[in-house]
Amino acid sequence: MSRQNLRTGTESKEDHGAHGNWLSKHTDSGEAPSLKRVEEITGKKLTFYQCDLLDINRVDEIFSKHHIDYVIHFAAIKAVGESMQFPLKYYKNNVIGTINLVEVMKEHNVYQMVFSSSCCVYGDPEHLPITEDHPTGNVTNVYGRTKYLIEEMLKDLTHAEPRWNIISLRYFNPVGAHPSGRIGEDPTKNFSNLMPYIAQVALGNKPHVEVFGGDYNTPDGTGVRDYIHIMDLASGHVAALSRLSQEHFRYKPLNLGLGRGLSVLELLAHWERVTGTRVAHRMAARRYGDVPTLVCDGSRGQRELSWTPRYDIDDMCE
Ligand SMILES: CC(=O)N[C@H]1[C@@H](OP(=O)(O)OP(=O)(O)OC[C@H]2O[C@@H](n3ccc(=O)[nH]c3=O)[C@H](O)[C@@H]2O)O[C@H](CO)[C@H](O)[C@@H]1O
Repeated sequence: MSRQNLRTGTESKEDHGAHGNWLSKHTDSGEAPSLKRVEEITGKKLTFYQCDLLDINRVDEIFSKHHIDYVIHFAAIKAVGESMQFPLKYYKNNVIGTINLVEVMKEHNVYQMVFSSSCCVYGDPEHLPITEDHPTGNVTNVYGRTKYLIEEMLKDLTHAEPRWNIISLRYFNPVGAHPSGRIGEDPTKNFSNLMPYIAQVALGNKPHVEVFGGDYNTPDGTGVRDYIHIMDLASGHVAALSRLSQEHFRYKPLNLGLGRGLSVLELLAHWERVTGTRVAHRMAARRYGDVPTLVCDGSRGQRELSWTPRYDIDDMCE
């Protein structure tokens, strides 16, 4: 079957297909610089379109010019702290961008999509580990609310128009890099997430890691997260595309995580052991919008996608 996939966003993923069309959304984290690197590393030819999803005419132009069967929609801005300061920026970019994309898809009879959702749609969880049936919407930050709103919108859409076939992948905490070290978050850029921040400290670009909260109800008092290697995340997307081509779900949310919780201090300890670099840290106040623990039950995602994560925390640090 010959098909082209349209992928939106700036997050780089390993290319497992023959050819891919990429639609890049400019975000604060920069342009979409990794595609050339993806081409070099995978040896696959990628056709790359740069496009702002808020520019609906440009999105339409891309769909008019090219035959597209599937969309992987990565485009979003994702800094929790920033989202609390600049909510409109987040609603506009994430929610309106998605509305534009979906409208154009519909006009061009493209009804299959993998959407990058997030574990933050669960808010502060009522039970652990979190299954896909856990209530959503009790979100604690604006970024999370945009993901929740998009999920609700997509769900409504699939109810109204059964032709749609959408898998929402609820990522837990993606970290790590391609084994070459050439695809992944660039620690020299100013990211606010924990792992790239640790890398900046290890590189000597920042003096220490601030541990946001030491008084949570967790074994060592620091926030616990379910970290997943970006290579596993990438293969999860390929598996999701493959499932969309086999079955009509209408709307299916699936967790992508390992189901293993790690605290901030535990992650620091792993990092130091694996990399042999010392990372100074200081305890600091809780970050507004954070929750104590997010750990998934990943069994449904693994079963439904016939997908098995292969990388552990040591690989992620390495
Ligand atoms: C609850 C929530 O919205 N989670 C989303 C958020 O994850 P997180 O906010 O969980 O990711 P993160 O890497 O910013 O934080 C992980 C853990 O490290 C802590 N921390 C972080 C940075 C730092 O300098 N010091 C520190 O202690 C933080 O309090 C948390 O307990 O963003 C991710 C995007 O990459 C995912 O979309 C997650 O779904």
